[in-house]
Amino acid sequence: MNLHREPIPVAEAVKRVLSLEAENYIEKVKIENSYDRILAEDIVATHSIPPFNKSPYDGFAINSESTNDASKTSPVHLHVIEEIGAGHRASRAIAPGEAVRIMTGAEIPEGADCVAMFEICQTYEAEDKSYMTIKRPMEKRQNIIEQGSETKKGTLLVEKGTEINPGVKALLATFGYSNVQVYRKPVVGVFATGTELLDVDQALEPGKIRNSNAYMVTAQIERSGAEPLYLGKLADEFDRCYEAVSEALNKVDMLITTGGVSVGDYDLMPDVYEKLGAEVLFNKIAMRPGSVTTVAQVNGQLMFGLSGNPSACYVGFELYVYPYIQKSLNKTEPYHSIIEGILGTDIMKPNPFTRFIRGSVAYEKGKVTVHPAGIDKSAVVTSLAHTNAFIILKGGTRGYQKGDEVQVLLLSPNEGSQFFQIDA
Ligand SMILES: Nc1nc2c(c(=O)[nH]1)N[C@H]1C(S)=C(S)[C@@H](COP(=O)(O)OP(=O)(O)OC[C@H]3O[C@@H](n4cnc5c(N)ncnc54)[C@H](O)[C@@H]3O)O[C@H]1N2
Ligand code: MOO
Repeated sequence: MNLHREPIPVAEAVKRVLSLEAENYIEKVKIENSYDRILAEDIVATHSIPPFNKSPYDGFAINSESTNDASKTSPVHLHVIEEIGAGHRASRAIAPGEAVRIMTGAEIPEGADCVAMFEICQTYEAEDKSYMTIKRPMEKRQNIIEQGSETKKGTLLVEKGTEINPGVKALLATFGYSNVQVYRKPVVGVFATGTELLDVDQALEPGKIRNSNAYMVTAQIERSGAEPLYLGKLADEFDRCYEAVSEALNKVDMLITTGGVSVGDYDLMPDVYEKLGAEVLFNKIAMRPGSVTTVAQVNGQLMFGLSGNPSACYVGFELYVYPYIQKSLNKTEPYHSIIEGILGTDIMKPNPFTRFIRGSVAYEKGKVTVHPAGIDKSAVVTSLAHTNAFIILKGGTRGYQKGDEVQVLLLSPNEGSQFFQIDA
């Protein structure tokens, strides 16, 4: 085995991964099942909103001209000819001297050009007829939501490549998209390698540990919008690993293995790639943790060899697998967002390579503040439960102090419970 590996910069590694084509298949899903899927078609207004002039209030639809002379001392009296709720239409146009009792959302009757809210009107009955009075003039178009004022038929509202959030779903419903075209979720296979691995329901044995990476990575795959396919554990036996990996490639769009990518005697993945005839895009990155993350491709299909160390595995996934999944989904923005934040704790160790510290980001006293989520070591699992961001410390730096400005990679904005606290 060649022990020397030349580290490449993180940006170069990401570029190499994303330079590979990712196939995007399209499927139709029912609107009910469309949440968080990625649109494979543009959403265009199939009609104007609102489709008709409508009332924003409960009140009286009237013609403003009939109120021209209204005043406190001389209110105008109008004959209320009918009542319409939302979903109903007036039976005829209103004539001068007439009003229609109208509810929020109902169509403005012909002949009316404004709505007087109930609060400014009085009503009375006389000779079996209903009347309303108003003590002030109304303006033309006052309190009317005009047809097409929100959007016009044919307007492009949401572009393909956008994630379907609750608001997009509301638009699908508004415009009658009972089915919508989305990109198929890529299937991402996962093997956890290592003879030391026990299943979650097995009792601990000397020298062994439970397999946490498989559960963590399948959740990361789901969070990224893809479909995980857990294929099981593989002991460190070359023939078995080679067979399992080559079979799995027929079942998945891309394959993740965890463990066995370093230079140890039982690190078998480099030999597996070689026997498969795969091209190794890189096997060493100038970063911590996850420096041994290896990516190889065979016939355009990607194999991500993530580290066995849980923190390194986690970071390797988010930096290299996540954007490739987004690319496979044709998402317009494949990367995690990176923002500026304030370091909440001293981190004094030197950084020979770029360091991605598992962090917890929160809004503190009006500032985006980040703290390490736990022990900053590649082999650590406990900090990951509190991780919602990575603190990026640049390579070639000697240490950072509390209050320093740092880059923060956001993993999932929803996870920062304090992040969206509202002072109101
Ligand atoms: N001589 C060298 N040794 C090591 C180097 C090096 O450059 N030279 N790199 C170190 C770095 S950095 C890392 S990171 C690890 C990476 O090792 P591997 O990715 O090959 O992973 P393994 O050796 O298989 O396992 C590492 C560690 O993680 C535990 N593990 C493995 N799988 C799981 C799992 N599914 N769930 C939980 N924990 C898992 C495993 O038991 C090991 O303790 O190599 C360093 N060594
Ligand atoms: O891959 Mo190792 O985590 O760089 O420490």
